Amino acid sequence: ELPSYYKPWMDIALRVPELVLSHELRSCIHKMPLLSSQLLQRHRELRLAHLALSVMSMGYVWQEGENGTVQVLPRNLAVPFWEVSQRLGLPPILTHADAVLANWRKRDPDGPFDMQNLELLLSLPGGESTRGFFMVTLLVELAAVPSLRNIPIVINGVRSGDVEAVAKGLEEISESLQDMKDTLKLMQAHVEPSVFYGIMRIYLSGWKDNPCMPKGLVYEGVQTEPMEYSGGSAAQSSLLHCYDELLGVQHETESAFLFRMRNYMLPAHKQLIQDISRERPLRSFVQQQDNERLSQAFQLCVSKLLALRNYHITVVSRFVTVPAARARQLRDTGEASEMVSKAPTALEERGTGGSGIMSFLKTVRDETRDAYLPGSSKPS
Ligand code: HEM
Repeated sequence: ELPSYYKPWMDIALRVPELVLSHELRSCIHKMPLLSSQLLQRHRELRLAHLALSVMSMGYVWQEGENGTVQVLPRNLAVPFWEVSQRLGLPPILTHADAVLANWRKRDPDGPFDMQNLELLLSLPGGESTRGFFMVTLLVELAAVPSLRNIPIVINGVRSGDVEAVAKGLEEISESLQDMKDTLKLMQAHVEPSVFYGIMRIYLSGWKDNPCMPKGLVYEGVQTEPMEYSGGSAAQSSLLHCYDELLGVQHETESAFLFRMRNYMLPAHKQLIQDISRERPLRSFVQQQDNERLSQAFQLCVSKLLALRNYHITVVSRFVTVPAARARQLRDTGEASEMVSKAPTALEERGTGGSGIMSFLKTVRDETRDAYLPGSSKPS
């Protein structure tokens, strides 16, 4: 919880979904006092404040859909949002670090980390599907924990020439990548594609490369010129960036988007990726050793990362491409429901982070395939 001084923020932040639906959020925010961010001290307080301010900002900007956007974020929201963002090293917009990493609590503190025992701190419109979307993404992050723990083991093994340790570390990372993919499958059970497409997506969208906010957004009291920021996306999770650096996956084409997403991560997470990238290349170490188990462990890791990206493309097709085609069809025949007719058309071919979705994801997937060791057999 935040100190009681911040009650005016939390009172609104906790009610964002209902206030957006009743079209009252903007007027509530206009009445909100301008609070100092100085009473926020601990990292956790700053994270919760950033989450609260970002949820309010997304609701404020998108309350009236893509045709009723604003050009200015009012001072009483913009100034503390900017200050808290500066202190955390995050941009002043909803990020993966907010909506997923800092947005959960265990109902029973001694209970497990699972769907039943986890709840969101704050939400956005979309009801159970929004909860499912953030929670499943969090569970994917949790499934990745063993792999993250094994990255330093692999790196130390390369430094000391310990082939066994590197092979074992890579095998553990492969298992964890498999768990991530299996966990991603839960999205289907917990998120309704039409709700994701028609309701939720706009609240994750940003004001960079977005045709309905071509100039960006003025943060009143911060600077007079508008600023542009990309919307929230799991491309801002440090996980796949870490595996790419470890395995030597190189993103030549369209890499600007992925690199830019590193500026939407907590500085310590970005630093971890950079630290991994500065190590002696694992791929050439594996090639030099000419050890069957090691080569196989490396190939397995690449294949699991490839499979995760392939499955993710299927997910994106189910949640974006298919509903987009259906929405177009319904609009053309004049049968569109209110939800479909309000779905943001500016986002049709784009992800919430603003990328041209499928060609981008397929290029990234193909670049993952290029990391396979030549000549060594690939796992089926
Ligand atoms: C309904 C679920 C999901 C949808 C519709 C979705 C959609 C997208 C889209 C459209 C992009 C393109 C970049 C952008 O514009 O933001 C993207 C990128 C990305 N997403 Fe997801 N995503 C989903 C779930 C997840 C989850 C749970 C993860 C967790 C690992 C994830 C990881 C990534 C990564 C790492 C990228 C960057 C591309 C890459 O490195 O392969 N996504 N996603």
